[in-house]
Amino acid sequence: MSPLGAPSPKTLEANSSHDVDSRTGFMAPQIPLRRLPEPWEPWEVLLDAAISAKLQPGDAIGITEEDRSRSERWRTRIRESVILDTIGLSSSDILLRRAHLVLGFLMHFYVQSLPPHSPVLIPKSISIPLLKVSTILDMPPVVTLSDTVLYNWDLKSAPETTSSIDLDNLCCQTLFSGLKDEEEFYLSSARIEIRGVEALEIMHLIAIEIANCHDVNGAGTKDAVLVSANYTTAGTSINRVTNHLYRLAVVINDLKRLLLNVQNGCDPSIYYNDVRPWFRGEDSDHSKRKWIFEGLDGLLESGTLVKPPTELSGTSAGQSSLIHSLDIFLGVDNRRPVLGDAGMVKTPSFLERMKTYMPKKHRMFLGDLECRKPSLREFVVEKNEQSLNAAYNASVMALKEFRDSHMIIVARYIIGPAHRDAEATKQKSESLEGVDSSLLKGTGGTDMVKFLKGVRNQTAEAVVGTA
Ligand code: HEM
Repeated sequence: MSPLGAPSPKTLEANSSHDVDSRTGFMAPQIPLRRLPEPWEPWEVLLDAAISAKLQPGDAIGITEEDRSRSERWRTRIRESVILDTIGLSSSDILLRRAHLVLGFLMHFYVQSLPPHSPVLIPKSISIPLLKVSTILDMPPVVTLSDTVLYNWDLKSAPETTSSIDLDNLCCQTLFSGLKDEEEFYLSSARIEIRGVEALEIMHLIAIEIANCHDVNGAGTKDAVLVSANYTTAGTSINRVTNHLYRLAVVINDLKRLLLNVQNGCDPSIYYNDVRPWFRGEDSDHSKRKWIFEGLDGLLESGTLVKPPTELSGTSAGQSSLIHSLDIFLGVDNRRPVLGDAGMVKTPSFLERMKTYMPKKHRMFLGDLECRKPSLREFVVEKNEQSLNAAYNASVMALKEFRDSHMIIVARYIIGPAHRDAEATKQKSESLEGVDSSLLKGTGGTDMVKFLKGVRNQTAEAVVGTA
């Protein structure tokens, strides 16, 4: 701990207590387990069956009778499956992560392939083990970004070097649709997470400088020689922080480029019609159906679960610990709910809520990051040096531009196809207002246009005045 009782700069160092790796960041440090071992093989077999049957979302445009009966046959298999024991999973995070992924995918396949107005009754063979595994991991019983991205990566070919990961050599293990578009969608997040490792390193270096500078200035000595020496150290520290912040802006710009590259392999209408429907959570269900987990009462009565699951939003890159880290580190105040954020009526805000969908140790990382004193922003405001202010603003504006680009992507991948859908279903809408508002909800249940604009504006508000 520093003299002020703040967490040491080590908080930002890649370390195992936070499951943050110096090569892969928040992504699993090694290629995640590709298949559960024998006792749980029946789940893998059911997942293979869903993928190879090319199940369609129940409300897919142009779904045929044959599609419907194929998915009903698969759901019958799920209902008739035995409930497998999860005890052997609990001692290994590696097994638990794969189990969460497999059971989460099975549940989303089950729920989303149902006819649009059928009740959502999740059979015991999935609900009981999923609720148990999720409780151990302290994560919601739904597919999260950790399932689709962090613990779902693989390499196309043996790497030439083990020191870094070639972003073009990444591929995914498990997909709903089996389509390249879905894979590219997950990989755009994966590449951002890995490129973001440099951002984490820079944050760590800045944290060291701030801690040093603070210790030096806090010495409070009256000795003239030492005071001038202190000024020199503080001065060079400010220069180093300035340089690091410009480097951080370059990395954030790269994240933006990687985000926009999603367009190279993921077609917007395929994403909208064939990929996105699988992620929907309870709060983005068009028919507003409640998800009922069979066997839940028994788990509550036995004390295996203390309360019914409440977090059932669909997966969203709003769960990216990297982007949350950048916000926290730069001092973007995005905890205030914004218009369109479901958190306006229920606290906490959407972005706060998304933290509960992150792996527990990543949540702890963010918690520690938040406690840092002085924060970067406090340091910048206190020093009020022109060059430092400009460098800080460059990083903040790079993050704001990342969000501008993200909004362009959302317009192309959701708003555009939603319009085309509305036209196809003869709604004849000319404006966004003409589109069924449930179609313009994020998978996390937000009123996405207002919400994303709000977060983008909050980012821009973090800039400091020039000295
Ligand atoms: C085709 C690509 C993408 C689409 C269509 C998309 C869509 C959305 C939508 C609709 C939201 C609103 C929240 C919700 O889910 O309800 C959202 C939030 C968010 N997305 Fe994406 N997204 C895409 C790719 C990415 C990628 C690659 C990242 C990188 C990490 C990302 C980062 C975020 C973040 C951080 C939020 C929370 C809002 C914010 O902090 O600005 N998204 N996204």
